[in-house]
Amino acid sequence: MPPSLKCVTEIRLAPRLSGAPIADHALLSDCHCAALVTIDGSVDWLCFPRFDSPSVFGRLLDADAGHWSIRPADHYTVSRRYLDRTLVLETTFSCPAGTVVLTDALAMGPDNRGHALGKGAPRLMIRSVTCTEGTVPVEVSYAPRPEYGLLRPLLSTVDGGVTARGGAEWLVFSAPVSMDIAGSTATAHLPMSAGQTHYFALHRSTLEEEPAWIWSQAQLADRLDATVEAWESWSEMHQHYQGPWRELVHHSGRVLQGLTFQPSGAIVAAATTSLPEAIGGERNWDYRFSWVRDASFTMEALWVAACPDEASDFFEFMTTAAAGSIGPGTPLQIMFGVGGEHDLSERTLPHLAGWRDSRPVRVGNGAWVQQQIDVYGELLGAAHRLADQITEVDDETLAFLTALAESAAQRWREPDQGIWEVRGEPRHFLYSKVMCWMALDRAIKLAGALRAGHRVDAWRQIRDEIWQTVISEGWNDKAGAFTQYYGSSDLDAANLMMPIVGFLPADDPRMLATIDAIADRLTDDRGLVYRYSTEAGVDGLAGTEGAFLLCTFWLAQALAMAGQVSRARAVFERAAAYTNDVGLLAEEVDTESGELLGNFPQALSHIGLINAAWAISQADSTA
Ligand SMILES: OC[C@H]1O[C@H](O[C@H]2O[C@H](CO)[C@@H](O)[C@H](O)[C@H]2O)[C@H](O)[C@@H](O)[C@@H]1O
Repeated sequence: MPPSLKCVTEIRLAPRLSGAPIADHALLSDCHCAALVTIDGSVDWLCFPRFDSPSVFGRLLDADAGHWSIRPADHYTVSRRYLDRTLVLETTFSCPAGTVVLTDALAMGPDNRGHALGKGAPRLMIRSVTCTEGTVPVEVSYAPRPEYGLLRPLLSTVDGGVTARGGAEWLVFSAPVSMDIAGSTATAHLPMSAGQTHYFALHRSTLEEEPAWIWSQAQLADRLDATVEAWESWSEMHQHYQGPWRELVHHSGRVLQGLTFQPSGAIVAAATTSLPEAIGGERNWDYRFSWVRDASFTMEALWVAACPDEASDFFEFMTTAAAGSIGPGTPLQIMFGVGGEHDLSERTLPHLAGWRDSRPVRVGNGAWVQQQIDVYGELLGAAHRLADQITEVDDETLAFLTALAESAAQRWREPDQGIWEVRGEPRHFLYSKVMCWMALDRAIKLAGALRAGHRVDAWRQIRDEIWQTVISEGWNDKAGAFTQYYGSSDLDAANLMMPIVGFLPADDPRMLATIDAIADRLTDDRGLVYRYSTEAGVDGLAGTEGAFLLCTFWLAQALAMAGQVSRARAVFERAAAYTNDVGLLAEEVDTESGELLGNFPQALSHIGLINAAWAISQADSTA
């Protein structure tokens, strides 16, 4: 059966573990920050008020780093889904004596530009619990632990809830029943019977902001309804894809929107930090930043859906974030904070045990100082794809886009860390050269809009020189394929992008040989694709990792473009089968166990899913 959103799945629960399987989590987003809720009703990850803020609930990374759970005190089975066309989560607990339904959302803010998902969010998480049948005793446990679990705040009861003070945070918890406080944890036990609904909420402010407050039950009901409507209306406006796996594609679009930081137009790579690429290993990174590459791919994946405002916001963000830092001798920084910050220095948090003891837990990302010359191609690729939708192109943006092309022209011969951000020595990675080719190819196509007609001849000459060099230096007879870097005989799944960006036709014999080599020799026993072989040691890191979902979707896309549609479908379905019960993908899949691995949900995986489905729908329609 083809994979689709498996929305409602019956699960009989084992006892609660810390480090719950990654697939057990569901995403909430208000397009400013994100939360993860486990299948047994616990908020185990919440970073307020931005994606990259320190967590208030961090049980994902350590049993004592904070949580907020609402679940039956009785034995239960559970099923869950997102409400249709939203990122509002509904979890249904079925107990011997009755049923309760939990509805969770990060509240959307009012919008002053007529947008469905606004630029302001009230920094409010809402949870409603309704008994729909019989009688069910419900337990609530609220254990805020700000600053990644470092603080145990002072809790006090107030009329209508509990306040928490500690460090810079001011947290107000609205509750319809009185809470018992023991240390820094508040609990309640509420017997519920059919027809009853209770709303709980967490509101956050800091000392310099307007204080957070207790919300009434009616206010919370209204806010929850408004949030559902905001998502429905965004989906209505943006989701027009009608091809195969429609539900999964639309849902992936919402996940990408949920990873967008509305105030600036930045897009984060994932909602989490330090979910490992191998259990117990050191490959644990903070993804709550806006990579030029990942964000450009996201804009492209959403191009059918993108609104003029969103495309313009994104390019304005990139132009502003990079302002003054691109030009002769100043390479474009490869990633930024969601507010445009440059310094993303990496550090470890030694007080956290890590997900299933995968240490270190890192915040910040050392890749911010790396040289990665692919970024010019990805940004200009997105600009070209979205050219019709970028309405507010000011002179600064035009100059910025032109500077990208000039940088690619000047720097394409330099070695770099490549798309995979290797921490080993810089090399002449093929993918980076192909992206420099793409930068110039797209700049030539955009030359009129860029008012750069006088540069076309020079750009064309360099573009063609890059093409010739990649063809001669990048092919390896021993491997019978294009390989990872000049002179290497190792495969790299990033070379599947060569046909995708139009560098070579997918049915060119060299490309077909590369696609087959990757499908045969760079896959695990399940047929999922690794990004490269870690045995070669090129990435400078210890240990191995799982198969990479984006790369598996690239294989499906390249096969579809080569006209091998039934193979493409099989590969697509193999990868899409790893969506969890609410349609979410992490970065990787554990080769041994088949568990999701790595940060979650990961934009690149959902981008791959959308693009591969699209390519297969195109191949179907031309067959
Ligand atoms: O493999 C080591 C590198 O792993 C991370 O990079 C990966 O995630 C990025 C964000 O999605 C993506 O752009 C990149 O292609 C991936 O390889 C990590 O961010 C790096 O610091 C690390 O060196």
